[in-house]
Amino acid sequence: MLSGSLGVMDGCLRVLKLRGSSVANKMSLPLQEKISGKKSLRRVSDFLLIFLLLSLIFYRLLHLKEQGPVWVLALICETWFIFTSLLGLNIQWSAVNRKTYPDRLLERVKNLPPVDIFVTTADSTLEPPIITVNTVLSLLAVDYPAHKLACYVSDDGGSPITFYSLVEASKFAKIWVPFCKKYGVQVRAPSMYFTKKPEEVPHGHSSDVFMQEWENMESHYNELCKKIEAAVKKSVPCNLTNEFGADFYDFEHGNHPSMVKVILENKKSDGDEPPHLVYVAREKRPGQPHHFKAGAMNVLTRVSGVMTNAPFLLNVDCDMFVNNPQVVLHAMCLLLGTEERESGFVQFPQMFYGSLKDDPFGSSLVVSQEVTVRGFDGIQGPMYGGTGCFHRRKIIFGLPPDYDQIKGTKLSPKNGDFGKALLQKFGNSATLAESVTQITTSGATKDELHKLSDCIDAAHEVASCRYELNTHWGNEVGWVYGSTTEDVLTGIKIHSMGWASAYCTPVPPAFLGCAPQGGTTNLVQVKRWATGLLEILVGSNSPLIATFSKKLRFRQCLVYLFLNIWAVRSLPEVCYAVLPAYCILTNNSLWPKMSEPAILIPATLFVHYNFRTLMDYLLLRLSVRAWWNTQRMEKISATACLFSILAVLLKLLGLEETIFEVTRKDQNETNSEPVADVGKFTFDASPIFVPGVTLVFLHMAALVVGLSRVQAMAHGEAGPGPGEMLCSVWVLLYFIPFIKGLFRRGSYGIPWTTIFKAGVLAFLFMQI
Ligand SMILES: O=c1ccn([C@@H]2O[C@H](COP(=O)(O)OP(=O)(O)O[C@H]3O[C@H](CO)[C@@H](O)[C@H](O)[C@H]3O)[C@@H](O)[C@H]2O)c(=O)[nH]1
Ligand SMILES: [Mn+2]
Repeated sequence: MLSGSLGVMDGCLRVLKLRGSSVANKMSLPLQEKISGKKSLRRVSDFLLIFLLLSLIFYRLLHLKEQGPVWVLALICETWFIFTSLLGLNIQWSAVNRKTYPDRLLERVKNLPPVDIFVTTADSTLEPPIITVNTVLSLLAVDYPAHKLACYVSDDGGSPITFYSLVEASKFAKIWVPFCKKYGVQVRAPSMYFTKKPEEVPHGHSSDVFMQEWENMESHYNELCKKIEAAVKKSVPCNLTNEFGADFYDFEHGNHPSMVKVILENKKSDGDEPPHLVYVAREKRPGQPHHFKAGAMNVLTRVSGVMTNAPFLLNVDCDMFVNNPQVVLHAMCLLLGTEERESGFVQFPQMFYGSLKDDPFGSSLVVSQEVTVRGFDGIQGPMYGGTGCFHRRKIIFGLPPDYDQIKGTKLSPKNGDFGKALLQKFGNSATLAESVTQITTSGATKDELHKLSDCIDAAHEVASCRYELNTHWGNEVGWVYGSTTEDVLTGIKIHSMGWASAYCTPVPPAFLGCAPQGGTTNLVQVKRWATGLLEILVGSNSPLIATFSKKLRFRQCLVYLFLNIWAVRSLPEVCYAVLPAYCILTNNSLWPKMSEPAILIPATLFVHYNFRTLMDYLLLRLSVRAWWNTQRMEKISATACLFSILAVLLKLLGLEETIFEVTRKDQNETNSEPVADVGKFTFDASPIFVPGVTLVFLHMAALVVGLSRVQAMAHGEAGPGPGEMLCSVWVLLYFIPFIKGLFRRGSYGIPWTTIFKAGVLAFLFMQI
């Protein structure tokens, strides 16, 4: 089936090469364009920052003898800041923007390739089924031939409620999908669509008919919500006992057989029918490693491999609904409209809905993605971000870009030794081996006529927890194991094979998800990310190794280095934040005296750094508050990332494995918290807050001591002066949520135990 579209693909490429031709007809227009996004002003500002840091270091070196150990520490931190600024400069240097043209694609490619869609969910309490259902509905309704799509939902929680919700949703999908396509609905997650009455009647439709259908649809959706809510409350879905319940009877948390259920099967006759929908709960047994999300993705790759085996894979987290129905077309513009090796995978940005005003927890990631990921795209492409990403199945199966020139990479089960190698690599399923061969040799997909129900046995086999034993799954094949940021790790592996990736940023944004809100959730997430990234740096897939031994481009290695040292950066940052307090408490100075002209160096640095980060926000039309909140959250996160270093050390010593703690996804509409509290920082007894509180205590003590020295300062005596005092106040400003937490109770207050631990630490520090 695919050979047709592959033919067209070649056609597209040929057409692309004709771009220079003077007969610029419609067919020769490119499907995508790469436009330089370099910003001269930003470069100047980067250089200025580095110049200022260098001057400061130079000044410190000149006065190191008089000042002693504090200046040595400051010097080390500042050298590190130069290093990270240079890494940042590398990222910015060749930033690009891309444009994609779905209309041209539709004109040109008549036989679009199939896509298998993966949705992962792991816990029906932290990830309410209604959220997953909305994501799935939005995916089933995208603007793409429905018979070319298959949606697989992996449920790591093995929850009957999630399954029941999907079955109910599939009934709704049968009317929802045709409705969306008929009226060209923009946002196809019903929870979003029905938040307000339609403002206008879609072009070419009668207002009465539309409104009637709209209301009918809304009432069906409300019905669906009620059913799911009731099931969640009862915790055992009502209809389940008769229809499907039997399957869940022997389901115990973390100990159950695999389950693969075809919920919807597209008969490929009627254009309005929704795509295939398959529920997958992989087998779980105590004592068997299941590798968190990476394990789930590998099971999905295999299950879909034996069922539909599409050459392209899209994966999203359960909360990431489709916000732009043309998303698959946009991705295809890059996948089919560039040289294959330039678009190994296509990543969309992670964006969020229902964000709180001014982003109090700095979790919207808007600036970091706008500024950094566009930079990656100019080197070897964006990192794989775990959601909103299209992969080529053959790459997930482990093929390098130049695979047909490498003798022996073409695998075939009928081919003696190769056959054996194939089974060893991909496991003992003959059906899967066949699918792998199809993908790696002809690129063709499964026979159009075969029924999904015929593949259930093969699907169960590949979803069992012992299937991967002694195979290459988790390293050479599939999603890579060994890090809680399996996404970045897998992306590094792909880039190391020599593939590049592309960043796709259509308007409106392709996917929207839930940003964690609250404080505790944010810090736990950041800690997990920083831990996973550091695990990669010290692991066997480290970019540092891959740039020498594999095909990771050197500048891309530096890009990854910038990401992977996230946790390590917390050391100099926290150290630098302690220094002003330390200097005040010990009567040392951190900066040149106020009367010296050299004071201008750190002063300009301070102003420049803040101005420059602020500009990033203002240029993207974000508020000053959003800038401040994100700055603040970065500094608070640094104290939490200290635990990432600890976690990786414990792992290296073989004392403790790192784990993937699932992020809670809140439903904004049904948020039980009173509105006034939204945006307030939450705390719990986790040690993650101890370093932050200690820092607050130290600076408070320092300010008290400092104020008693005001007279000495006024006389310009040696020791700390207004500069150190200002820095101390500035650090406290960053930690205002913590200061408030000291005076609040309940989930908005810092627990006594944490206050006590931090108090002891601060006291010990002052004694030393
Ligand atoms: O054992 C597990 C744990 C998690 N998940 C799923 O993984 C996804 C991401 O988990 P989440 O708790 O939302 O983590 P985030 O930190 O928000 O996720 C970001 O970071 C992860 C790790 O880097 C990536 O995998 C995600 O795609 C990316 O959105 C969710 O769909 C989960 O259901 C599983 O399927 N099995
Ligand atoms: Mn998430």
